[in-house]
Amino acid sequence: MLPLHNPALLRQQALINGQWLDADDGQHLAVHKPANGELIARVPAMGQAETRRAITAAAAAQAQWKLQTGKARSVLLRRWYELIMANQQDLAVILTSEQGKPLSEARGEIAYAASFVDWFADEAKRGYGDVAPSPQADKRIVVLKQPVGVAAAITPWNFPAAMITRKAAPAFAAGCAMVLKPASQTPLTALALGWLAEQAGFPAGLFNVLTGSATLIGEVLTASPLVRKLSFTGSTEVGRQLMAQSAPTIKKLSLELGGNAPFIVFEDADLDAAVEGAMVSKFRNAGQTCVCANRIYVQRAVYERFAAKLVAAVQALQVGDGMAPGSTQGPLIDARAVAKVEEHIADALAKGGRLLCGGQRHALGGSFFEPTVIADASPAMLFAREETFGPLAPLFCFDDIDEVIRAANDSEFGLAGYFYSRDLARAWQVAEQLECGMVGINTGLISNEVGPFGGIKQSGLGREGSRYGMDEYLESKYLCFGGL
Ligand SMILES: NC(=O)C1=CN([C@@H]2O[C@H](COP(=O)(O)OP(=O)(O)OC[C@H]3O[C@@H](n4cnc5c(N)ncnc54)[C@H](OP(=O)(O)O)[C@@H]3O)[C@@H](O)[C@H]2O)C=CC1
Ligand SMILES: O=C(O)[C@H](O)CS(=O)(=O)O
Repeated sequence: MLPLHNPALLRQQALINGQWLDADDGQHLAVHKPANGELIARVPAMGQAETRRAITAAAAAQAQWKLQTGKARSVLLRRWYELIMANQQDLAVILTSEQGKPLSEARGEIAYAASFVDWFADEAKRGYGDVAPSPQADKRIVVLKQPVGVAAAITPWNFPAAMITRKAAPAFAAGCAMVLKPASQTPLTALALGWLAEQAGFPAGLFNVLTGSATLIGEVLTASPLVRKLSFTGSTEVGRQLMAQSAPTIKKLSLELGGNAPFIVFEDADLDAAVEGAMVSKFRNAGQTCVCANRIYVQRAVYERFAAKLVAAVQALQVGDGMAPGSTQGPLIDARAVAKVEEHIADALAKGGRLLCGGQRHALGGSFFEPTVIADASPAMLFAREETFGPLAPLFCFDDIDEVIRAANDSEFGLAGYFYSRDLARAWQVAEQLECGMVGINTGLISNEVGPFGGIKQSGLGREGSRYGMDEYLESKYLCFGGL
């Protein structure tokens, strides 16, 4: 059992139309702790019939929910926010147990997740339309904002709380209902959030949480004409597939996909600040973050000094069970994640990389891995093109600004980018030329509820959070009044 103050938060059934249900065939999925493989819970392995019932329930709930005023929706969202924060510790324990991140990071993620609910509780009251100056005297031009309808969401294991509320909160604020399929490795946080939404007074069917086969559930969600919106966070490969599956019904899409963030340190940077930024960007969630620094470029004059400072900071990280006091690096999500980090390290060393620290599985065993720094990185190495999604920091050396911008932009991804410099002209030049959706300037942490989160190129479509986040769940209807 998990050490919860409120054991009711540990849900082992799925939520459809306000009912907590087992799978029709009684099958289950097991949920294990990445830290030690221990069985935590079992959740239903739901399939296509259950998914169809969830969509029907969402459509019925949305028909009523869209009639609520923005202010009424705001009240319920605020209650949900307050319940999430009141249960922050229990939610963090559940999150750390199923995902692995240190408890301090999990508490931070719960607060981050709640911040989207708080933000969209306010935005719910601001679904402004337009009145445009008519080009003809006898006409009036009005634009209404209306909810898109039933929204489906498919979310990843790396942020089991924030990736859900970053979709659900704007959807509910806009007047939509949602059918959510969380990652099979981390379903418990999603189910707990569903239970808290119920406690907040959400109408039955407004928020449905399905656990089970991604393929089976995904097929029904993408094929159903009742589902007018799909929001996905995960790999570019799956995002591409879901985009294709959604094409026959022309769904509105939000895709938050893979990244390959460059992190650039110019010779005029505050090196201590740059090391601090690199640590938070690279090693948050043990590097299992789509916006983490995947390639670190350091200007030649400061390369060795920066490398030495970074290694000292990396060696101070405490690898351990996320529930153990003082742990600052948890396990990776699974053996596949470990294999990818090992593949990138072996490839780099075989191509001339210089290991500065780490480099192998941690003595704790399982999916624990030593935080690693490799110097003398080159474009020929796998991590120059692929997202490592693990605690590996490759250091590339560069000489001039044009060279590093070309290198940074040499990727099919364009989610986030970072750089450290105290030169204002250079800051504007680099910020404007980096090909990505988000840029951190003298900071390695850009994620919050106010900034529009999203990428370009093959990192996705749309923006989440911010004043733009609700637009993903709204349609603009143009009214043309004539004969006036
Ligand atoms: N941009 C981002 O924020 C993220 C990017 N990634 C990238 O993706 C890589 C793999 O991570 P992973 O979690 O496996 O990401 P996936 O893209 O495989 O999974 C993300 C979500 O999509 C679901 N899913 C997978 N396949 C299908 C399908 N055919 N139809 C419908 N849903 C599907 C998964 O369900 P299930 O769990 O049941 O398989 C999960 O809920 C990482 O190494 C990283 O590069 C991963 C997470 C977040
Ligand atoms: O999927 C992710 O990695 C998250 O979007 C990262 S963040 O929002 O927590 O920065």
